[in-house]
Amino acid sequence: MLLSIDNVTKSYPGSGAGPVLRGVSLTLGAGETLALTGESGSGKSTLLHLAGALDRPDSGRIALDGTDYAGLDDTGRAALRRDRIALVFQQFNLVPSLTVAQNLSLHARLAGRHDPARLAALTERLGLSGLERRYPEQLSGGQQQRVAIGRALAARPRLLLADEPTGNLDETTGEAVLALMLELVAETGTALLLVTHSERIAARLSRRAHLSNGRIT
Ligand SMILES: Nc1ncnc2c1ncn2[C@@H]1O[C@H](COP(=O)(O)OP(=O)(O)OP(=O)(O)O)[C@@H](O)[C@H]1O
Repeated sequence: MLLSIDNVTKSYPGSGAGPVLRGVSLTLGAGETLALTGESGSGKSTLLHLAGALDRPDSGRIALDGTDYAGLDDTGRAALRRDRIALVFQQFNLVPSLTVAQNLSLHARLAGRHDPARLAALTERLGLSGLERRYPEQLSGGQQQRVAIGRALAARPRLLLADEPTGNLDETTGEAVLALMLELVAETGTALLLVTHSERIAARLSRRAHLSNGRIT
């Protein structure tokens, strides 16, 4: 099992509300794609952040490739994120002062896995050839998100976490970006955990889980 989430609980102290997650268990195998749905506020982003080692659960266990997050200090967690996990958000989160080519290679360089030939092939597949010297602000939303996906996958992560990755795109553009992302994760054997409000998008992935009242239903 690649990602293993076991009986995880999470509350936000001081929020006045009860726990957001009340014993969530979920597993994801290598190369599997799973859509996480649920009403607004049901805890989807919270669970994604925990899976990405961006936040810690109150209780329960999360492990990636057998590495228990609880056993990692901040440096260990940063290394895990750098080496094995990639994130794509609704906001494209590109570095505005870097060109498309520099954005694309950024995470692979940080992970020590920059491969110019592979990046050139990925750039072509993403339909970004000829745009390498542009800056993010000179791209359409769909192009920016394709850069974010390329940047994520160029680093060869084991797990891609995507939070409403097509949420800022019109339907046609979003559909094209999603199709490309699914093709690329299938080719590279990357596991995908994708948060979405859309039934239509969820149906495109191999598995789905629904969050309700702090539990997977
Ligand atoms: N940093 C935080 N501090 C306090 N409460 C928070 C924090 N982050 C999230 N919450 C609360 O936790 C609950 C779950 O939020 P979360 O963002 O995980 O939901 P979601 O299912 O992703 O929602 P949406 O679909 O609207 O993005 C919400 O009630 C939210 O207000």
